[in-house]
Amino acid sequence: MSAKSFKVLITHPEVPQSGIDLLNENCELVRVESLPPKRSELLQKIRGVDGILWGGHEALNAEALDAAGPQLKSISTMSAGIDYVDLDEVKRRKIPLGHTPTVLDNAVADLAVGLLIAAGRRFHEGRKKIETGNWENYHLNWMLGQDVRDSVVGFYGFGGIGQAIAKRLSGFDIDQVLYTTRRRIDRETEKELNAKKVEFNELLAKSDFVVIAAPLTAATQGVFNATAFNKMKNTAVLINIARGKIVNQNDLYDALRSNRIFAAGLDVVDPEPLPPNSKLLTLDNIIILPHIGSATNRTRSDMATIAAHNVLRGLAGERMLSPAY
Ligand SMILES: O=C(O)C(=O)CO
Repeated sequence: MSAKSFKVLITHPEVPQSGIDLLNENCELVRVESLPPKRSELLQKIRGVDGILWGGHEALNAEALDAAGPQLKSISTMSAGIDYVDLDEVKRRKIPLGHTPTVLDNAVADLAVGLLIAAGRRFHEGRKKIETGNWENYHLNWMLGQDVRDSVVGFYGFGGIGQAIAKRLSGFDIDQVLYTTRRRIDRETEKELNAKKVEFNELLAKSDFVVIAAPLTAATQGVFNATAFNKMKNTAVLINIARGKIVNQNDLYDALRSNRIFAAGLDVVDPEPLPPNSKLLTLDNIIILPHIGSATNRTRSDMATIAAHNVLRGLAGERMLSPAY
C-alpha cells in the first residue's frame, strides 16, 4: 500500500503510541490535542481526512461524518462496544468501520471476577464498617456473604468476555453456567464451560450470580428492571461490565435498598461519570467502579494496535482485522 498520501485523524491525545507509530509509518497524522477532547476541535480537524482512529466514546454521528466529507474511507474505534456510533449513518455512507473486541476480553473478565467476589463478599460495606467504627466481629454471623463455590452463574450475553469470565470461574468450583444469547455457542465450548443456554426467565430464577456481558442495543436497553429483579433470588448478586443503560438504575436502587437482591457490582453506569450525589452511592450493598474494565497498559496498547491496523486496512481497501459490520 502506498498510503503516505492518506491523512488520518487521531481523535484523542492519549491514544497509545503503539497505534500512533503504526499509522505514522504510512500516513500524515492530524491530532486532536485538547483534553478532554473538544468537539469543536474534532469537527475542525476532521475535515478532509481519509481515515480516523476514534479514540474515545464521543458521538460518532452524522455531524462528524458530514464534517469529514465524502473522501472518508476508513474508521476504527478503540473500543469493543460501539453504542456511541450511529451505525446506520456509517453504513449509509459505506465507510468501513472497525472496533477492538477480543483483545480486551481478559482484562474485562479479570475485573468482572473481582467485582463478583467483592460484591458477593461485601468488600465495600466492610470498608465502611471500619471507617465508621462499626467493626462488630463479636457477632458470629457478621458480614456473611455469598459463596462462589457450587453457585450457578448466569450470563446475559455470552460472547468473548462472558466466556472468558466463565473460564476463570471454573477455577472457583462453580456448579453450572447458564447463558442467554441470540446465537447458541458451539457444543464443545458449552461442554468445556459446563454452560447451558436457557430462556431469560430461567436464567434470572436459577442464577446466584447474574453477569451482564451483552452489547447495548435497542433490544437490551433497560432489560434489567423491576420485573427482572423480582424474578431473581433474594441472595442473587448482579454484575454489570457491559453498559449502564442495560440496567434500569432506579429499579436497581429499589431492589438493593429493599434487599430484593443481595448486592450488585458495576463497572458501568448511566450516566458516566456518575454524579457524586447519585443515590446509588448511598447504598452499602453495591460496589461501583468508574468503567475501568479495559484499563490496563497492555490492553489499551493492544487496542490501539488493532485500531491502527483496522484503519490502515480500510484505507488499502482490505478487510479490517475486526470489522464492526
Ligand atoms: O471497549 C469497550 O467497549 C469498553 O467498554 C471497555 O471497558
